[in-house]
Amino acid sequence: MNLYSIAVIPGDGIGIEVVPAAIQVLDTVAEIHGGIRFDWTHFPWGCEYYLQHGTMMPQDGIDTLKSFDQIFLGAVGMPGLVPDHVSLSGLLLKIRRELEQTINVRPAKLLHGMKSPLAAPQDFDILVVRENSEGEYAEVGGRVHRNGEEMAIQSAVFTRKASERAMRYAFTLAAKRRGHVTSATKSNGIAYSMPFWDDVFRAVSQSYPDIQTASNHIDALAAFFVMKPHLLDVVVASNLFGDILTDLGGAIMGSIGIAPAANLNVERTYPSMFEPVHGSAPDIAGKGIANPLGQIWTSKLMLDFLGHEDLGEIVLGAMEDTLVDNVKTADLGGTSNLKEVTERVIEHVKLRAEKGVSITNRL
Ligand SMILES: NC(=O)c1ccc[n+]([C@@H]2O[C@H](COP(=O)([O-])OP(=O)(O)OC[C@H]3O[C@@H](n4cnc5c(N)ncnc54)[C@H](O)[C@@H]3O)[C@@H](O)[C@H]2O)c1
Ligand SMILES: O=C(O)C[C@@H](O)C(=O)O
Ligand SMILES: [K+]
Ligand SMILES: [Mn+2]
Repeated sequence: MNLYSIAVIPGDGIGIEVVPAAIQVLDTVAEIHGGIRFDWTHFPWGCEYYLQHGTMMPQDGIDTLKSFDQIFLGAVGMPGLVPDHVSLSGLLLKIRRELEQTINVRPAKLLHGMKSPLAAPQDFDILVVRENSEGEYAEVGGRVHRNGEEMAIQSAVFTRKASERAMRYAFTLAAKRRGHVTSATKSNGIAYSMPFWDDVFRAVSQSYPDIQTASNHIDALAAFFVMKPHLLDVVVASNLFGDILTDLGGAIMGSIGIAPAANLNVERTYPSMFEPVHGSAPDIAGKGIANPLGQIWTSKLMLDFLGHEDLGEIVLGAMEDTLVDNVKTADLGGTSNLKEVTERVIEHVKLRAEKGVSITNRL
């Protein structure tokens, strides 16, 4: 029996609703497999915790997380009660930084049963590799003259090490896919960091002669995502550009409520963190109507990272079966709630497992 100890941080808003749904799916998968088991340890960290304790997580929170195999997170943020920069930097971004989750991989593809809002979508399958440790999110800057003509400075940081790491990861993924990497740049407007990013991209691409490359300015690339996403394979982007492109990726799939993400510590020195692209969605929180598919697809990315790609395929397949059944939440134009969607996914996981894909006793 392979036991995976997972730290669970449901967080805030719909995170508290979608995380248990995905855990049910993972427990079902583990039971069917027979040779693996998940040991879930819940941490009530987030904005409620902040309101009680003045911090988003305890002082030794990061050390606590280090002892787990992986981290499964929902979403963070209660913008009405805690400023977003406080909540995100005290939990989500802190974990990404301190556990060196330097790469954020976010797929966007047209699933069976989904209706893209694009007028004439062709089948697309994009993988965005978002640099996750620096760039525009670097904690460099400050606010001065707070009592007068206040001003703020925020510097972006681009190191060769981190840029190269994200790019190499993108090329490695492309080699296993359709062999194409697109770099998101903005060297026509940003004078130093983006020309540097382009230089690093050119240099890295030399080591991958079989991979085709393109470099697009982020504004044009955003339009590309809408007009011809089927031509994109792997996209590598800085922290902020990758953030924006992946909500767009969710949108062209049909809803940001289905988009998954993996914050990877690629060296596996510390746990990685799996969480959907979407946030805590305060506008629909507490109603039981949030789409659980983003969190469920995220659980597939965790299965993949644990080396259970076959199980991950079953989960994604069961999601598609559910969509084909038209069991959908309101963000997808459906009338089903979170519970109904989750139950249908679980039924399909069981059906797919029965239908022959022999997945028991693989270990
Ligand atoms: N990784 C994270 O934890 C993360 C990511 C993004 C935003 N946030 C935080 O979440 C809060 C809200 O941010 P926001 O409104 O910009 O983004 P959001 O992703 O929470 O919501 C944007 C819109 O998408 C909808 N939506 C999102 N997920 C959905 C789902 N699973 N099912 C159905 N509809 C869904 C919401 O109802 C809302 O209308 C803020 O505090 C923000 O900082 C956290
Ligand atoms: O990284 C961020 O800015 C937080 C959130 O928007 C995300 O995409 O995870
Ligand atoms: K999230
Ligand atoms: Mn985002």
